[in-house]
Amino acid sequence: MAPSLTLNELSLQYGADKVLDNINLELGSGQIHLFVGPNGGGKTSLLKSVLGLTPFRGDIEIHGEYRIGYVPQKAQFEASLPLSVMDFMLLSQSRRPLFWFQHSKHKAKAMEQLETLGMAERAQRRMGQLSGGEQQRVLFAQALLDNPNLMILDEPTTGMDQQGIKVIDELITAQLNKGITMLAVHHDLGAIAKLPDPKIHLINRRYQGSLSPEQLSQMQFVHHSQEA
Ligand SMILES: Nc1ncnc2c1ncn2[C@@H]1O[C@H](COP(=O)(O)OP(=O)(O)OP(=O)(O)O)[C@@H](O)[C@H]1O
Repeated sequence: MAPSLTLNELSLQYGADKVLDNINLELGSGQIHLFVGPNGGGKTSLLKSVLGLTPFRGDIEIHGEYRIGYVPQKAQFEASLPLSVMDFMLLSQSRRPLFWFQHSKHKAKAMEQLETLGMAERAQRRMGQLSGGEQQRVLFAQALLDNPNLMILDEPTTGMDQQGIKVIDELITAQLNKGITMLAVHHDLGAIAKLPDPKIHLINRRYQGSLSPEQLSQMQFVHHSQEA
């Protein structure tokens, strides 16, 4: 069973700036939990707290065994960085040195995920030479490698073309159909409306309540896609 999470009095402050203020939330297993709200409202900070990437106060409990797959908001790879797409995929599969892992089994697994994301032909390209949308696809492929049961997605379709958005949205639905738990920041109302039973949590420093997709569509900060 995929993990559930409990946020207990989660607070986070950068200097004097209180970004998250006493958030209490139960996040059920096998569901997609979407965090929505205005820019600067603390959505990314909440995801980073769950990932242990930023210090916070309060407790975050993850119940059950979990394997996390994380797709960050945006990646930046220098064009000159001598790191190929395949290197990047293999690197994130293990903490051991890269050269130990030029093993065909690992490569085949990495290639399979790249294929799922339509990136197999780009495997030998440098990460920094890919477009932003292509980098997002590779990051998503990498997040799927260890068969995660908790995925954390921070605006996974940012900078993508329509085809890329479709691929990612279909993968998100496929993962949910497998029963995994997802936490996501996602702005596209059209995509959200198609998700199976999305739990939508409004965050603006404080927890402001849950919304239905219809209620969300009334909010000022929402991006309406053509399909919405
Ligand atoms: N490392 C940091 N140091 C200082 N301030 C930060 C840091 N990270 C974020 N902030 C500030 O914290 C606030 C919340 O940022 P956060 O990225 O969590 O918001 P968000 O809801 O994800 O915003 P957006 O919708 O624009 O992505 C912002 O005012 C931001 O400037």
